[in-house]
Amino acid sequence: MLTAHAVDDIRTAEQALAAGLPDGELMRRAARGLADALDDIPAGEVLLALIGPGNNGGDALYAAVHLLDRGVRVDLCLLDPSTVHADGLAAALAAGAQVVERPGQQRHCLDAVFGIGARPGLTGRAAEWVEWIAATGPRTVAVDVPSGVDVDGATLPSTHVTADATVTFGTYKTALLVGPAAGAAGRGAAAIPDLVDIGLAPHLPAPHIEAIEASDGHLLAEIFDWLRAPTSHKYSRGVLGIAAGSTQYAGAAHLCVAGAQAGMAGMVRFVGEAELARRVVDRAPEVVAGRGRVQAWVVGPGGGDDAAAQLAAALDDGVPVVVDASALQHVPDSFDVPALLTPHAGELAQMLGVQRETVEADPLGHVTEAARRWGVTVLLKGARTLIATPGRVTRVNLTGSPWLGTAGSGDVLAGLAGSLLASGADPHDAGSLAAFLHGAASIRANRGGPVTASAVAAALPGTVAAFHDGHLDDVRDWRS
Ligand SMILES: NC(=O)C1=CN([C@@H]2O[C@H](COP(=O)(O)OP(=O)(O)OC[C@H]3O[C@@H](n4cnc5c(N)ncnc54)[C@H](OP(=O)(O)O)[C@@H]3O)[C@@H](O)[C@H]2O)[C@@H](O)CC1
Ligand SMILES: Nc1ncnc2c1ncn2[C@@H]1O[C@H](COP(=O)(O)OP(=O)(O)O)[C@@H](O)[C@H]1O
Repeated sequence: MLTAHAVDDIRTAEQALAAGLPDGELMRRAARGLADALDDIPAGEVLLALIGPGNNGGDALYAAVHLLDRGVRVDLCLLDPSTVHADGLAAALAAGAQVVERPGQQRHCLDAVFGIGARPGLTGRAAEWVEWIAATGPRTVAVDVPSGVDVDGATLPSTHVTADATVTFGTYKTALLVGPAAGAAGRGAAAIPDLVDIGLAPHLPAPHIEAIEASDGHLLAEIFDWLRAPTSHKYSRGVLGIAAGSTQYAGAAHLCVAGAQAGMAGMVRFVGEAELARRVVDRAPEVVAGRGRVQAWVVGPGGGDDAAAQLAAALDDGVPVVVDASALQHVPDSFDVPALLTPHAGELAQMLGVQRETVEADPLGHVTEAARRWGVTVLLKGARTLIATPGRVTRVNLTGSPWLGTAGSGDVLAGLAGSLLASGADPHDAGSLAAFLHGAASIRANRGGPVTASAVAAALPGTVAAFHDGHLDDVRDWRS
């Protein structure tokens, strides 16, 4: 699991670690790691370091000493000479750095204006530097976090640095993983920042955010007991009931079933209008049409006018339920069964009575509020899907790419999540594992290019196997 911590927790851990170390050792470690991460800047090139008033600037000044040592030239722009890290500045100047009044033609830039001490947003000189970066396009590496972002809330104020890459220390920060702020931390292969180990881990409490990684396949055997039992059968694996599709959205039924069949459940039941049920069974003969005993329900993908009645019937069954798409408009005020709600930003906005843009500007805040309001798990779909449950660490999904934003892709996700729920996962694990596998399958189906929802579903069984076996390649979102 990859983890991000809250700023206050990082500061407390940093103090505990520093107490056992010689003065300045933490900053030395950070600076060394930062300089190592910048080793692709050739000797002779000029790096402009934008230096703020705190320790973030200090890290960059000491890193500059290493860079100067190996022949990189370093220009320094100081936000305020009277508050700069004095010892760091003296060391950088002694090693050959020069202070310049304003940015110029430099092709490499180090953003060390603010780190975790930042208040969101930039003004004055720092805002002018952001304009310079946007206008001249130097390769920009942010130190710890891109300056100006909201570090714990992961929102993006209007003025902030957008970096090509970020080098962070000790642990991830929420803004580096969660959108929209994460979009300012790096691009392409650098979309997930480099993490420099400074020895902080033993001092860190529970994380603020976590993300499933390719190496977390052990979770499957930990969550699904039957995976360890050679005597398991279809009923011990669990039966999923699906109430999805309508005359208008018949495909949603097929896609939801396809997602479910790639999951963990031993059997899928389909409940719907007779002609649709016949077509579902024609395409997927393993599916059993009609009501019967199930261990979980998926209600809503491509649903029609009967979504409210189908949701009420599923809730009456007393088993866990995935509530998707049209059924989201009919959620009760509170749930008596474990539930996983799977809205996209537009649907969550409607549920909360706000504008879609409001949710998109602060997805973490809104998914947290919805999970609290309904007392269940809410999975907010998007570029960095979030899964929030009261009392659990919120998860963010790092797999997939914008190609996954394709019609019907959410139907596959709902089916898969339901299948995991029916098979014994709680809604938090079911939602986060489904989002992980769904994104990973889209990459495996066609890395870097278009995918259909059907192709994602077709790639899921192999993805589940590779994840379980620990052979999953890197399936993170490497957007350019
Ligand atoms: N934690 C760790 O384990 C380690 C941390 N390390 C490094 O330390 C960094 C944190 O350093 P830091 O605490 O000195 O905070 P930093 O962000 O440099 O500056 C805060 C100053 O900026 C000011 N200010 C803030 N926002 C502003 C704004 N929008 N506009 C204007 N001013 C603003 C703020 O003013 P104030 O809010 O107090 O008024 C304060 O004066 C961390 O990110 C990492 O790089 C490593 O060295 C080793 C291990
Ligand atoms: N930019 C993106 N990057 C990664 N995944 C995305 C992106 N945009 C959308 N997705 C994913 O694609 C799926 C779309 O689901 P949804 O909006 O319900 O589509 P539909 O209603 O057509 O099935 C979700 O899993 C979402 O997280």
